[in-house]
Amino acid sequence: MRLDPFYLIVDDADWLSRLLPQGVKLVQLRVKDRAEHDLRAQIATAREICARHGAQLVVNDYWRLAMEEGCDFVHLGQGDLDAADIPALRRAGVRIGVSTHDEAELGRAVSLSADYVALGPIYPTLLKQMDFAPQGLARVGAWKARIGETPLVAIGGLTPERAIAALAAGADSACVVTDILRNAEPEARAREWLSATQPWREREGFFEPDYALARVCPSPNHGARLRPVSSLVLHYTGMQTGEAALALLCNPRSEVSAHYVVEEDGRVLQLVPESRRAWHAGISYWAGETDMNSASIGIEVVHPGYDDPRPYPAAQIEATAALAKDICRRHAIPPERVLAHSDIAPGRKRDPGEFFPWEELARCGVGRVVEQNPALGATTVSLGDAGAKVASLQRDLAAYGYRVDQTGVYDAQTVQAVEAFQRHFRRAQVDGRADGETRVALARLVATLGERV
Ligand SMILES: Cc1ncc(COP(=O)(O)OP(=O)(O)O)c(N)n1
Ligand SMILES: Cc1ncsc1CCOP(=O)(O)O
Repeated sequence: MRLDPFYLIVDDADWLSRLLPQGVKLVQLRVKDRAEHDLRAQIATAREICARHGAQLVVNDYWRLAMEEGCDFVHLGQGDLDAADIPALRRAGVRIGVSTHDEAELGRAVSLSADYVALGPIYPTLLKQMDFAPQGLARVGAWKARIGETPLVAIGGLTPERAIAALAAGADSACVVTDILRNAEPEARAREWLSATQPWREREGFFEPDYALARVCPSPNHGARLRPVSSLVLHYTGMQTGEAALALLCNPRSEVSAHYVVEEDGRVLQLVPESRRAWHAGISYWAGETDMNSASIGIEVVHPGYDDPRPYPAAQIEATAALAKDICRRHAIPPERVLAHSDIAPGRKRDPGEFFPWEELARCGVGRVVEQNPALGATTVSLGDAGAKVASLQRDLAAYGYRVDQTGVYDAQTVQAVEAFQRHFRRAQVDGRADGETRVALARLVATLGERV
């Protein structure tokens, strides 16, 4: 059985004549504290409106009334399960969705052969006091791995942005109350939900992941690749949350994307097939190539960015290294072509930042680092200087791949290239001034070109 990826809960059947015309196809009637005749009327009304709009109705709690009113799907919490006559529901062909919050409840739902399993609250919810802490997205994937083909519903604190993240984490349907019913414009918000969940409805843009550990979260933002893959480019997302970054990268209006997103907890999502050109590099250059989108694979590492240079979590770096290693192996990308976004767009981009732990990737055989020696060479060349040292610096920068015109004068372009180089390879001081340590580090790297780690 497949569920629609957008699952709306309403607290009164009156909502249905407003929200079903927007295109909602899966709805739960969750009415609390009413007299039986009122409940029966609510269920009958909901059933009639849903039938008219071709929507699936699920009745919460009142399994007996639901059966009597000819409904075919109920939702039961763990307490409801104690009282419900499951064999009678099964005999009547009524499907059963079950709430779960922990392993024991999941075990119970599985042993009942629930028709779907709901996990919540994924995020903090305002709807009701919960005895369980937010479950988080990693648990969504763990639950899905446990229940296999049985549909998984994620619920609690969801918004369209978070719904994308929950579906990308492994949920089959994202369920919501507050974000729609308490919205100033519920109809418009329901349409936003429909549009955010559309790829999961039609499986539009889905593909086989190129990396076995990635889960697909398709972005429409890609085009034809015009060059063979020769580089790997690392970015940070520069946004407060992974959910916000994912929503942006999957939004056709943003016209940005990347092949992969690595979440803070180490989950890997693939947005664009590697055979396609993702839109991550922007105006950029490396070693004579100006179409870096065509010539590279892009990984976005979830991180708030330069203004909040907190350490990248270990699980995230471990996952990034494993992904990068797999990509480099499959595309024969040499270590010197594992690049920072800042390398290919100096002056314009600073990601993934001098706080990115390149040495941990290098320990896994990904990319290059160069030994640091602060005692080396006293002479610093900087903006405005000219002469042999500047010419040699510019030659080395260009030989390594940076865009630097051979002017012999330490100009603004040279400052930006040196700054980019330092950001990646000499992180202790990123100032665009080529001190001895910077120049020796660069020369050492140039000497390694073509070597394999
Ligand atoms: C899809 C979905 N998931 C969870 C719930 C919560 O059900 P329950 O635990 O029975 O709590 P109440 O909704 O009755 O407060 C749900 N209704 N739907
Ligand atoms: C009923 C329920 N069960 C787990 S979370 C939740 C509330 C979800 O609602 P909201 O979308 O308002 O957070």
